Amino acid sequence: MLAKERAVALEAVQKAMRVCRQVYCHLRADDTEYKSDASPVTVADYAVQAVVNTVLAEAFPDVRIVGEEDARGLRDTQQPQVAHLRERITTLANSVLESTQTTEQLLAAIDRGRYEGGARGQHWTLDPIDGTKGFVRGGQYAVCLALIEDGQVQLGVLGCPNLPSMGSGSPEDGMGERGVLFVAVRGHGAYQRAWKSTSEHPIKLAASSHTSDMADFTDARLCESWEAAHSDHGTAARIRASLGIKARPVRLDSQCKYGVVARGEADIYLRLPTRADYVEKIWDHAAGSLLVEEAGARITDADGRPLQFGHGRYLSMNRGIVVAHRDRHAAVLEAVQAQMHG
Ligand SMILES: Nc1ncnc2c1ncn2[C@@H]1O[C@H](COP(=O)(O)O)[C@@H](OP(=O)(O)O)[C@H]1O
Ligand SMILES: [Mg+2]
Ligand SMILES: [Mg+2]
Ligand SMILES: [Mg+2]
Repeated sequence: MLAKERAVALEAVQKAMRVCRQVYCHLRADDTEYKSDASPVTVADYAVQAVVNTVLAEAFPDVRIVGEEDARGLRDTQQPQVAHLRERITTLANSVLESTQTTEQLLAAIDRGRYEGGARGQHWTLDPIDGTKGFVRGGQYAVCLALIEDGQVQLGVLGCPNLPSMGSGSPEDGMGERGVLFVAVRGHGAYQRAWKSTSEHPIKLAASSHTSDMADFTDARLCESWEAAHSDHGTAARIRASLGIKARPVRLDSQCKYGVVARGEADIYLRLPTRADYVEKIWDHAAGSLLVEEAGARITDADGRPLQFGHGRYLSMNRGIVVAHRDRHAAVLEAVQAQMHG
C-alpha cells in the first residue's frame, strides 16, 4: 500500500515544515517577490520546493513532479534582490537536507517541478506553501504533497506547522501544541499525527451516518478561505442561511481547511468562484481531497462533478469545490446550486 512512498512523503514534508518554521514570523521585506499574477512567493516557498523535490528524487530517481513554483525568477544573478533570495534559499534548504547542495543543484531541484501532469502513469504534485498569504500574515498555511496515478490521487500528506492539534484553526480557537501532519492513502483511511511524533491516530468527519437527522444543519459549521478574493463569502452566507446553519463561518487559509473538516471540527468546506476565468490548480486540492474522502466525505466541484486530476496542471474540467459528509453532500450541493444560479 505505497509504504515507501508514504514514508518518503512524510519525511520530505517534515523537513519542509522545519524550513517554514525558521522563516514564519521572521520574513524580511526582501524575502518576498510578487509573481506575474501579483500573488506572493517567499524564500520559504522556494526552499521547501527544493527540499521536497530533492528528497523525492533521492528516493525515486525517475520521479515526475508537478510543483507550483519554478526557478526562472532566480536565475538573473545580476539583480541584488535575486542574489539575496538565492543565498537565503540555499542556507534554508541545507539546514534540513542530509547532504549539502549547491545553489545550482537546488535551483535544478525546484525546476524538477515543471512536469506537466496528465492522465497516464504516476506523478507527484507539490504545493510547497499553500496559503502563502496566510504564511506572510501570520495565519494558517500548509505543505501539500500528493501522489497521482492515472489521474487519481492515491496518497496525500498535509503538513500544517501552525495548526493546533485540536481546535478549528481560527485565531481565537485552538488547543494543544501547534504543528500537525495529516496523511491518507486511498482505501486505508485518514490519519493525524503531531509532526514531531511517530504515532498516528485515525480521524473521521463529525457527523456519522448514524446521526438521526442528516438533513438538519442547525449545528453544522462551514469553513472557507480567509481571503475573500479566493472564495465568494457573500454567496456562502446565503447558502448558510438557506441550510439553516447558525454558526459563523470558520475562515482559515490553505488546505488546513481539509484537515479541519477531516478531523470533524467543521462539516462543510465551500470554495465558490469569485471570477469566471479562475481555474483551480491540482496542487491546491490533491492531498486535501483524498484526506477528506478517506475521512468519510464526498468532494465535487460546484456543479457536482468529481475533481479531475488527470488534465495537466489545472483542474480545467472543474470550477469551485464542495465538501461535506457523504450522506449530506447532495443537500449541500443543492443549496449551492440554488444560490449560485438562483
Ligand atoms: N481568485 C482565486 N480564486 C481561488 N483561488 C485562488 C485565487 N487566487 C489564488 N488562489 C489560490 O488560493 C490558494 C490559497 O487558498 P486559500 O484561500 O484556501 O488559502 C493559493 O495557493 P498558494 O497560497 O499556494 O499560492 C492560490 O493558488
Ligand atoms: Mg502561490
Ligand atoms: Mg496553493
Ligand atoms: Mg503555494
